[in-house]
Amino acid sequence: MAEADNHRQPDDPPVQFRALEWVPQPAHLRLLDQRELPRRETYLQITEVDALVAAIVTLAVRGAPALGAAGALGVVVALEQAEREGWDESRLRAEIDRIRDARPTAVNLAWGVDEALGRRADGREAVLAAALQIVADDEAANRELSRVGADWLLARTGRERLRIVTHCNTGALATTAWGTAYGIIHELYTRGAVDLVYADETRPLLQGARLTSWELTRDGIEHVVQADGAAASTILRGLADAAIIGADRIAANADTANKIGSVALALACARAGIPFVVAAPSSTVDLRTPSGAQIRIEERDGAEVVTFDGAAIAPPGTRGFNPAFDVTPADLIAAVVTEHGVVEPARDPDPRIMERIAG
Ligand SMILES: CSC[C@@H](O)[C@@H](O)C(=O)COP(=O)(O)O
Repeated sequence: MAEADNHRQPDDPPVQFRALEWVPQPAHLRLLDQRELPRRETYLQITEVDALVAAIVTLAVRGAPALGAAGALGVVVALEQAEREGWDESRLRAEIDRIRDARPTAVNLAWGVDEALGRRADGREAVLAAALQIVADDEAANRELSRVGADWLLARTGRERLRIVTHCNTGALATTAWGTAYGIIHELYTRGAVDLVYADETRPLLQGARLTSWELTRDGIEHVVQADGAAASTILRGLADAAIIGADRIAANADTANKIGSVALALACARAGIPFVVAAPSSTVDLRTPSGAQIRIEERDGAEVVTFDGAAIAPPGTRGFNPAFDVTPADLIAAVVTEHGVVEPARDPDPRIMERIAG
C-alpha cells in the first residue's frame, strides 16, 4: 500500500483510485478489494459470476452506487462466461438474477443490472456501453450533488467552518468516483469550510474506521474516528454542526435506508437542532417504493457481530443480530440532496416529495 500523505493541501489534485473498473484486454472487471483496506491495496480480477457474487456478498465491493456499476458490468461478465461455457438462455438469466439478488437493500444493484440488461437485444457492446455510461453518470452526479449539498449546508447553518458527523463509507470507494456524503465533505474542504470530521467506526464491518478514515487521510481532511455509540453524545454535547450520510434506497416519501446506526444520528440531530442530511445520486431514489415500511432490510450473518477481526468476542454459542441497514423516517431528515437539487422532508411532508429530485 502507498504511504498515506497527511500533508495534502486543499488545492492539491484529488488522489485517484477506482473501486471498480472495466479492463478491456483481457476482458475483466477489476475490483479494489475493500475487505483488505487499509492494510493492503489489492485488486480482484472478476471473470465469472460466482466470483462477482462472492465479492458483493462479502463486501469486497460495496456502497450503493458502486454496486449499481458492479451489477451493470456484471451483466457483461455473465454474457462472456455464457459464451465461453455455452450456457443456454435460462442458465444465463438465472446467473444474472444471482447478481441482481446478491444484496437486497441497495436499489442501485438491481437497477444497474436491469439498465444493462435492457440493451441486450443490441449485443454485448451495447450492454458494455450502457454499463460504462452508468459509471460516468455516477461520477458526474456525485460531483454535482456535492456542490449542491455544500451550498445548502453553508446556507442553512450560517457557518463558515463545519464540524461534521458521518457514518459508514460514502466516498470514492462506495461509488464509481468522488463520493456522495463524502463528496459534500470534500467539496466543503476545498472551500476551506471543514473544521473536523467525526467518522463513525460503523460496526460490525468497520467501513468508517477502515475505509472513510483511509479516504480522509489520503485527502488530508482533519478527522477523528469515534465509536458508533459515541455519535449521539457528540451531537448532544454541541460538538457537531451537521450529520451527512449516504443512502442505499430512498423511498418516494424520502424515508431512507442506510447503514445500521444512521437513524440514531437522525434522532440525535433532531434533538440537538442541527441538520441531518442525506446525499445520494438519483439512481438511489426508488419511486416505486412509497415509504420505508416497504424497504427490505438485509440481515447478515450474526457471526459478523460476535467476532472482531476474525476472533470471537462473545462466549461460544452467542448469537448475533445483524441487520445491515436501518430506515430513517423522512420527518427526521432536514435535506435530501441529489444531482437534481434539494428537498427538505422535515419541513415538507409530501408523500411523493422525492419525485422533485429524482430526475
Ligand atoms: C455512497 S454509499 C451509500 C450507502 O451505500 C452507504 O452509506 C452504506 O450504507 C454502505 O453499506 P455497505 O454495507 O458497506 O454496502
